[in-house]
Formats: sequence, structure tokens, C-alpha cells
Amino acid sequence: MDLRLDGISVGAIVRDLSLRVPAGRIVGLVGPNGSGKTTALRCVYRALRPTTGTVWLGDADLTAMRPRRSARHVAALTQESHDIPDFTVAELVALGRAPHGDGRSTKDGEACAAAMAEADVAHLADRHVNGLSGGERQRVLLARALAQEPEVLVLDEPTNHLDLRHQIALLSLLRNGKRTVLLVLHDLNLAAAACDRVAVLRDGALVASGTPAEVLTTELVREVFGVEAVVVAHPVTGGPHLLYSLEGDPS
Ligand SMILES: Nc1ncnc2c1ncn2[C@@H]1O[C@H](COP(=O)(O)OP(=O)(O)OP(=O)(O)O)[C@@H](O)[C@H]1O
Repeated sequence: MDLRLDGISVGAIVRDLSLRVPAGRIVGLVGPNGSGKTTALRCVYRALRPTTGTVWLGDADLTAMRPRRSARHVAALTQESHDIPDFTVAELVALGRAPHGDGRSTKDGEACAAAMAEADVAHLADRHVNGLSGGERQRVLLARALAQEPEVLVLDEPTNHLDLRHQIALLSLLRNGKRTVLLVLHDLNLAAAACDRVAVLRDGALVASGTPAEVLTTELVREVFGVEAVVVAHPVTGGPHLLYSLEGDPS
């Protein structure tokens, strides 16, 4: 099902944002710090109600759906994970099954096992979440979201804390899956590699949207991020790849 943000505003933080994520596609939301990316995402995973506008999942109004029902369709990996209870990894991942039932059926067990394998945390099953490293914890929260078996995944800077191998594994998992994905990324090269389309926010408003090659240009990066970037073709994939120098380096 398509996910559609239709004229979303949140005070002056997000302004009249319209964005479509076609079913099974990955759209990356990028933009400078404070441009409203997390706020826009929070409207999709229901942590925030937009002041105006609607979030549609197919032809259903997500903002009007009961939370338990919307959680059967949409799972989120957020930056709001500071107060998770000190469960074991297996217990925390099992919470992802809550929208579907009591979490005790064979199907629930299978979904959790598959999610933990996908997120590479099966070996941590009996560890307590509070004793994990930042990256391990991030992968456990991903496993919880995957255990929800959502059609739509919403992720806020999911590569945060992850080492290179796990960054690539996570984005490959999204690419190779069939889910509809909206994610915030800071790394424009990861966005170029992983996303079908990229949407750029500045001061709460959408300033560009299109394929990575259409959007991630030297001009856009200069105008929106104030950074000089050279855009080259990735030698393997042919997609856009941005090169930067530090200020003061010879040019
Ligand atoms: N609950 C809130 N009350 C007041 N201001 C808020 C609130 N949440 C966010 N803001 C402000 O709205 C602006 C956008 O915040 P948001 O977190 O959406 O940006 P972002 O693009 O995700 O930023 P970053 O890249 O730094 O994570 C910021 O200036 C922030 O301080």
C-alpha cells in the first residue's frame, strides 16, 4: 500500500509537506539539522498529530486509526528509545508482536526468530538490553520493528551507532525486502545507495524530491547544506556519489 503524507503541517516546524512512498519503495528524507525530518516522521508513527493534513495508508486515514490497528501496518525505529525497559532481547523483540495478539503463538515465535536473525541479534537473545552496546541495542530495536511484520517501516537515522558492516546490512535488508520504507538519513551517500527517491527538507518545507541522481547535485548540496560537493558516478553501481573536502584542504 502507498504511504502518503498529504499537506502535513506541525506548527511552523513542518510546513505543508506532501510526500508519497509508493508500495514497496524506499524514500529517504534528508535535510540539515532542525529541518523537521523527525517531526514529519513522528506524524507517521503516531507520536504526534499533525496540526493540519493527513497521513494516508492506501485509502485509510492513518491519523484516525486506532493505535493497535495502525501498529499492525506501520512499525518504527526511532530516536526515542531512551526509556526502554530492561528486558532481555528476546522479551523486547516479542513486544513487537503485541499488535497481533498475546505474543505466545507459534506464529509469534517464528516471526520473532526471523526478525532476530534478520537483524543479527539472535545470539543476544538472553542478554539484558541495558547491557548492550549502542549498535547492538539499535539492532534489537530493529528486530522488534521487524517482528511487527509491518507493511510500512519508518526509520529515523537507523544507521546511527552501527558499524560499517551493519550499516550496509541494514540498508541491504531494506532494499531486498518488500516493505514500504520512509527513512531519515544524514549520510547522503547511503541515501543515494539505498533509496528509490530522496526528499529534501529545509526549514520544514520540501525543497526537492526525485531520484537520487535528480536530487543529489552539487547545486542542491551547496544551497541546502552549505557544503561544496563533487558528484561522481559510483564506479560499481553508477549511482551518484558525493565527495567532500574539509575546509582549508587544497582545492
Ligand atoms: N516538541 C517540540 N517543541 C518545540 N520545538 C520542537 C519540538 N520538537 C522539535 N522542535 C524543533 O523543531 C525543529 C525541527 O526538529 P526536528 O527534530 O524535526 O528536526 P530534524 O530535521 O529531525 O533535526 P536533526 O537532523 O537535528 O535530527 C527544531 O528546531 C526543534 O528544536
